[in-house]
Amino acid sequence: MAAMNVNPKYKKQWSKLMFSFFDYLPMKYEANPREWQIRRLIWDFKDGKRSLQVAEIVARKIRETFGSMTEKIVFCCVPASSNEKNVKRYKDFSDEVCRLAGTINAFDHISVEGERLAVHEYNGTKTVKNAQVINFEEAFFKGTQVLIFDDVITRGFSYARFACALEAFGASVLGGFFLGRTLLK
Ligand SMILES: O=P(O)(O)OC[C@H]1O[C@@H](O)[C@H](O)[C@@H]1O
Repeated sequence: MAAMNVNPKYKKQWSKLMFSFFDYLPMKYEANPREWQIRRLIWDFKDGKRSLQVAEIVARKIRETFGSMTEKIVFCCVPASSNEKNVKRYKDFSDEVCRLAGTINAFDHISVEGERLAVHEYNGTKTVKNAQVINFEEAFFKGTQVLIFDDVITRGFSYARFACALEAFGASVLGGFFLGRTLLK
């Protein structure tokens, strides 16, 4: 998916199942009415709206893909950038996907700590940026089979980083579902 010189562990994640429901056209491109509908769906979803509508299509696809194995799968969303956004975007959504599909809900086993300040150094220059801290309940994930969900995938790094973090706790990542895949023309 992304450039050549990357962590082989990330490449391993990208070689697994990755499914996106819609193509997302960034704002720098002119969109037709259908592409606008998809943009609005993704923006609404990010704002915590239309989560039940999206949960239906995601749950259906999970059952189609995994069949009788579905009930052993832990469904886990890549957290949004702050706890507030994460709850708004994913709490009801995860509940509904798991209620409809029968997957195990990881939502309450991950927490996001407020956007902390972190110092980054590059070429001798220091910059201060917001960094997200994700806390995993390690014992919950050990030995599980996880399906990851994220609202958008662009270059795939957020997904791969998150998948590797879960596997470091003894989970096995089956793959990822994404509401939108950014089209890079
Ligand atoms: O890491 P890549 O795939 O480039 O970007 C995807 C991230 O960018 C955000 O919009 C999404 O919520 C996702 O977490």
